[in-house]
Amino acid sequence: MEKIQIICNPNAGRQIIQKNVPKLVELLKDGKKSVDLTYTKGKFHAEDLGYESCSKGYDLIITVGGDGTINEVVNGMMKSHTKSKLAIYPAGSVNDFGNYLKIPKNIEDFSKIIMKNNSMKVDVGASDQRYFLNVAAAGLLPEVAHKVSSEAKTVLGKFAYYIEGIKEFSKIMFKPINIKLYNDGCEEEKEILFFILANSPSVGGFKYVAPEAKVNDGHLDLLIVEHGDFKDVASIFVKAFTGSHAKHPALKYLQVQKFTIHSDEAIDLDLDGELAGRLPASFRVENQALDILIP
Ligand SMILES: Nc1ncnc2c1ncn2[C@@H]1O[C@H](COP(=O)(O)OP(=O)(O)OP(=O)(O)O)[C@@H](O)[C@H]1O
Repeated sequence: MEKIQIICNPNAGRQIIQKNVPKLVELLKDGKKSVDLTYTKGKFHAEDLGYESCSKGYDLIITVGGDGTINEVVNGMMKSHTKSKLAIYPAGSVNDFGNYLKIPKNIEDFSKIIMKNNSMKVDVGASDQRYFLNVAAAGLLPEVAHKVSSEAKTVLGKFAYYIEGIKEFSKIMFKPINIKLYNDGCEEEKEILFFILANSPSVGGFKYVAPEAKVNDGHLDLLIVEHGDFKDVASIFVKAFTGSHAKHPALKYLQVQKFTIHSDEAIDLDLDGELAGRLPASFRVENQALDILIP
């Protein structure tokens, strides 16, 4: 009998997709599967559930939520020695990894993915303290994202990022961060606006932020936006809609396995859209460390 644990964040996104979950349980119970459903109660609960589910020998863990819920479950799974497979049912305000994998929101179509049990091994990013599945970032962009109230995000979905972003931009735009970068044995000191370290191409609702990124290549794609003027940043944003920004002169684009960043200022670190401490931080990639169901 295959054992499935569904970990559902009832508060993620607009709380609409979650209404499908009892039906998902029914669709999956076919006599050969046992399905348990647990709703998360608050911060880090999904992480504990992810850890426990692996320890208890569940074959598959399905997350229902956004990138924050996935991040917690992945942290729990990575910290456990026994590995279950992961499936993502996107129900958050931003679902970058689920969108990248083209996971359907229709419940019947999603249940077919579980029945077929097709999987691929994907890389997982690691910082000093925590794992991330999709992105680590610090600087201007994450600061904007964290200033968006969760009420605004519930009503407006990902557009809230951009609306709130415009307001915040005028206040904090172009405040550069002095950083020291260590990559591949080289040390460099520079002023940047922000960096993004991406596993998949899709970040913050933009499909092609890291157009060269592959989730199973043993590398993370590092984008550093250097301190430039408004024209530069605006043109990077516009080009990012289509993925044609990678060669912009104000942008440094590298593929890395390890990367360390220091700053003298207290700069917040964002992992998969959640606040996760402050710089300095070191990052590495764990190659194909997680088995994930795909369409
Ligand atoms: N029952 C709960 N009530 C409130 N928050 C919860 C609950 N369960 C989990 N959380 C927290 O919700 C946060 C956001 O989750 P997630 O990113 O999956 O959804 P989202 O709606 O896309 O997020 P955000 O509110 O950041 O836009 C996570 O940090 C998680 O710890």
